Amino acid sequence: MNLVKINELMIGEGKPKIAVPIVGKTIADIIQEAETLQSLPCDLVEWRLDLFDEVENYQLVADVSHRLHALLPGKPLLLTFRTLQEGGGRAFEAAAYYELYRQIIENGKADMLDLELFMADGQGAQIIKEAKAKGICIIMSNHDFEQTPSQTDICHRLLLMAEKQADICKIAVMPQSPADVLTLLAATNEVRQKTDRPIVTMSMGQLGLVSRIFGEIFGSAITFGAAEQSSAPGQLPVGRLVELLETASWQG
Ligand SMILES: O=C1C[C@@](O)(C(=O)O)C[C@@H](O)[C@@H]1O
Repeated sequence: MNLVKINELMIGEGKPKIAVPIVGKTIADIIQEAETLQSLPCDLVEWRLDLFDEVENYQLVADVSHRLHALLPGKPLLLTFRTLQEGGGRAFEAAAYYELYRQIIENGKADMLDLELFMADGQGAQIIKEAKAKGICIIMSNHDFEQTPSQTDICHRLLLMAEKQADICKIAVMPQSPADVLTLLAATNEVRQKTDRPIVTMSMGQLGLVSRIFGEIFGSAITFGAAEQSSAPGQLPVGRLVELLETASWQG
């Protein structure tokens, strides 16, 4: 397994690592959330750029990323712009998406960058190279907020991410039935035997809760929990998540 190591954090072994999103719209809210997160039992922090009112000011984003990084020692920082097509907060041209990411890589401070699978070609491939040259880990991602694709499709997308040089391959899908949850879990278990990259999967909403708790058993390396406000349906408050992961832990 190609574990991903960021400072002391090892992703891809043991219990799933807990990520908590920062979802504020203003700088004041974002900083306040980061201060709250300092004392929460999470392993990494995701800043959701698409929810930030001033995301079009790339230099400001880069500056705030430095502040967040400094405020959160010991908690690697993941920067994510979630596009509207994949459940994000705002419309953004592809050119703006790439420019934002380029500025972050050049002037900002991030340990990890979320790059959507469907943005990974062309300029995306260049972004991957530039990020890696700076030691920034790439989490490649795909989201379906409507439905759960077939097991074959989920596996295909995750393996494609590995081919495109993702360090971590992530997919979040919406179940419409218990069978959909099983599909996601089966795909997770299948892909972990076919790739050496850590994978991250979740079946969203109440129905998919099992996928956010039993990642150690089925093969998902990160689980997202909420501080005050969640960034996707089904995220548990981080304190509850810690307890449940402990209970669900397989290998101790
Ligand atoms: O990709 C993900 C996973 C997620 O959608 C979830 O379902 O927990 C939450 C997002 O903030 C994150 O970027």
